[in-house]
Amino acid sequence: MTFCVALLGGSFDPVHHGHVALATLFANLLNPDQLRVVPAGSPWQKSGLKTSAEDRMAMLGLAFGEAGLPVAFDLQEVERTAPTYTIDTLRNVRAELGPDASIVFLMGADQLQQLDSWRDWRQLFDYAHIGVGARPGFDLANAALPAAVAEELEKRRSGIEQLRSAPSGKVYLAEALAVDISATQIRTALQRGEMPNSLISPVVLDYIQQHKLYKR
Ligand SMILES: Nc1ncnc2c1ncn2[C@@H]1O[C@H](COP(=O)(O)OP(=O)(O)OP(=O)(O)O)[C@@H](O)[C@H]1O
Ligand SMILES: O=C(O)c1ccc[n+]([C@@H]2O[C@H](COP(=O)([O-])O)[C@@H](O)[C@H]2O)c1
Repeated sequence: MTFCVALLGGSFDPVHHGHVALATLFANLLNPDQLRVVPAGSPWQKSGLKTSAEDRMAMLGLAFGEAGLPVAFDLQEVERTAPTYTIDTLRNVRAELGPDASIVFLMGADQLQQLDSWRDWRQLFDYAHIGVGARPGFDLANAALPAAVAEELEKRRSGIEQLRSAPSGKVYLAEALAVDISATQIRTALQRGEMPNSLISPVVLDYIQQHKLYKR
């Protein structure tokens, strides 16, 4: 069977149960040879990350370790000095794995809704598939998407087995995911001195407290 890598890119500032649920869902659906987490370096659509790459990676290691989900880290984005674009990351992963590997880039519905704002977004499909997890508050129906994204989806929407058997170009929508958690919500709670116990793993919360993160 084709070698398959699932990639989860993100700011993870901090990692939370929504990220772990998205990765777990696709790990179960795809049974990939590798689940790879790509922490963002300087995500150009965000105004600035609150914690260092080292802290974010330490929290990722704790959260995925606790979930019993083995992940590999891909550090290319944190090592880039310029703003980071997924198209560059996918080009590198494709060059590393060769033309036949199945590469599946995972994202939540919020990112699908604005995919047409990403750098060279149509070219993403030349290098990878996209696996989308639903997210409360973001509608995956065609009508709720920008017309160009809906059009691509129409052409590319596939069953999960097609993502395993082809190298790139398909989209799979996992509509059953419904985890109403965001990193913004967690940062806001922490700034208010609240403990977001139900949103984040206890080991990550311990790490945040020990390192006095997200105080302001
Ligand atoms: N609750 C969730 N359900 C499904 N996907 C999610 C969820 N939270 C984040 N994701 C996805 O995980 C990836 C990384 O997300 P990110 O690190 O930006 O988290 P976030 O909670 O969206 O952060 P922020 O609130 O800071 O914008 C993105 O593709 C995002 O859509
Ligand atoms: O390449 C782009 O233009 C682009 C625009 C927005 C988001 N992304 C990627 O999408 C992933 C999730 O982003 P975020 O901001 O939700 O953490 C992360 O890997 C980002 O690099 C990529």
